[in-house]
Amino acid sequence: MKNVAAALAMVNGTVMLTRRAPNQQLEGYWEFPGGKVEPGETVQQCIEREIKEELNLACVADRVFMESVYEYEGGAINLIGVLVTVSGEPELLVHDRLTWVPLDDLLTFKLAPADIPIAKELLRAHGPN
Ligand SMILES: Nc1nc2c([nH]c(=O)n2[C@@H]2O[C@H](COP(=O)(O)OP(=O)(O)OP(=O)(O)O)[C@@H](O)[C@H]2O)c(=O)[nH]1
Repeated sequence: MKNVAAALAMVNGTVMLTRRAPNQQLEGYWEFPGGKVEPGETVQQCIEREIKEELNLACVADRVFMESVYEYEGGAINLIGVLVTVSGEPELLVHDRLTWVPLDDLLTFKLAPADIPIAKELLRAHGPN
């Protein structure tokens, strides 16, 4: 199974989401940015590298928040949501949009299916209600 690290960056009750561009798998779906964990790399190293590569943001990884296994047609992924702090001005080097979403609105976005359990748990753990 493929391990994929995803950044959970939260600021003032909002969380960063990016949209997968045309030509990518899951085009048009919103996700927590990140990518596959490479051999020899920790999940934290992976997410810091991916956030630099995809958004040119400095990123400091904190702890794993939650993992979500999902069976796509092309195979299963284990999506590992990592709490992070980012700094800088994002540049869209891979995605076609980026937004900071109030947690209350998170489930109204067309999220990649593997992300939905993590979004729900974020809402439960950090939401106002
Ligand atoms: N980055 C990221 N990928 C996700 C999320 N949710 C989800 O199902 N995925 C899936 O996880 C897989 C790996 O993501 P990716 O394509 O960004 O990773 P990558 O750049 O390392 O791999 P690649 O170069 O083979 O495409 C993709 O099939 C993607 O659709 C998510 O929240 N973030």
